[in-house]
Amino acid sequence: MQKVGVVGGGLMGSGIAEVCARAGLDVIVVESTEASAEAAKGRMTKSLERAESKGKIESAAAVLEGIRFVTDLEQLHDRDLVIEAIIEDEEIKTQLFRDLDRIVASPDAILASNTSSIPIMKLGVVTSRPERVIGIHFFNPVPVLKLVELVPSIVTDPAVTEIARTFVEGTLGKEAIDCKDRAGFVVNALLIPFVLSGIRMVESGFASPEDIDKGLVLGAAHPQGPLALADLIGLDTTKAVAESLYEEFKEPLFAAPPLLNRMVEAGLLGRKTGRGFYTYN
Ligand SMILES: CCCCCCCC(=O)CC(=O)SCCNC(=O)CCNC(=O)[C@H](O)C(C)(C)COP(=O)(O)OP(=O)(O)OC[C@H]1O[C@@H](n2cnc3c(N)ncnc32)[C@H](O)[C@@H]1OP(=O)(O)O
Ligand SMILES: NC(=O)C1=CN([C@@H]2O[C@H](COP(=O)(O)OP(=O)(O)OC[C@H]3O[C@@H](n4cnc5c(N)ncnc54)[C@H](O)[C@@H]3O)[C@@H](O)[C@H]2O)C=CC1
Repeated sequence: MQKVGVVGGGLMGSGIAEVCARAGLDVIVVESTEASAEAAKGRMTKSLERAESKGKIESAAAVLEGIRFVTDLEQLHDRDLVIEAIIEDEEIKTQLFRDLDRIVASPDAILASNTSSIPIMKLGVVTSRPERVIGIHFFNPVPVLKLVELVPSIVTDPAVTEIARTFVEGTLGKEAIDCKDRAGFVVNALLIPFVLSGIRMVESGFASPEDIDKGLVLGAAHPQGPLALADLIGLDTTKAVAESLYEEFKEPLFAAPPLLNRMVEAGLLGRKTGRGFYTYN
């Protein structure tokens, strides 16, 4: 696993590319436009400069040299591993997996998804090699959080899961947990009801975002409360993940509350647009 491709250089893709480059791998990031490729590079530069200023890496510039930013998916033809981190949309992701199946040449390559909730089988089945498709699910912020969920589908080759485990634990120094291929896997299946319950509390006027978050931070030792967490993740992603879980389990706890829907329609997506439950500079 020396040559890695990351498709999507947003919040997660830029973090995944960063940790791969910091591990000394040859990384290509594919974005959809020149402007978004520039934005991905800017995000990574900022994060790497912060790591350099804290003495965690020797040189941000040297790490950046190991990453190429492109807009042409065909550049991924020689990759050993491709990790998809584009928006949480089943139709767009399945089209991407069809394209990756055509482009990535080696039959030994692994096609992975960082999806938060879409069952891996739905992505594997559109390729000619579902046994080489797996979920490798990182957590935000990727350079900080240690966990990765490994999600083989029911037809993923067990050898592929073990190669992915060695990559995640050996190469990247993260810790893996094994999950069954069910929408939301382990962590998001628990986090979504928590975050949506916080949003429902705000919606009903039960308590303010500030008080709910303060309650969870000071009363339950969470690093941040559910509303600040939703702003960090992105309200569009939170809604998309809730919808995948609701589609799979038909459980009311996973149903997106109207306030979340209205905020997404208004473009109040959290940190990434400068306003969600809180405002940001
Ligand atoms: C929810 C339902 C829907 C989910 C659907 C999608 C989501 C998923 O699929 C899976 C997920 O990722 S779920 C979300 C998981 N993430 C969390 O729970 C984050 C919880 N929050 C935190 O860890 C801290 O508040 C946090 C680290 C964010 C900030 O910590 P602090 O408040 O202590 O702030 P700092 O003192 O600035 O930071 C502490 C250390 O972390 C470094 N850092 C912070 N943000 C960073 C970033 N974006 N990139 C790189 N490094 C970062 C910071 O430099 C500092 O480092 P040290 O000084 O060395 O300790
Ligand atoms: N936001 C979070 O906290 C987490 C998100 N995830 C998952 O990671 C994936 C990405 O999420 P984020 O990074 O938050 O989203 P984001 O919106 O920050 O980034 C998505 C990026 O993909 C790019 N993109 C869209 N279509 C593309 C295509 N066809 N080819 C190349 N690039 C394309 C967009 O330009 C954008 O930069 C989603 O599947 C999400 O569920 C997983 C863990 C945590």
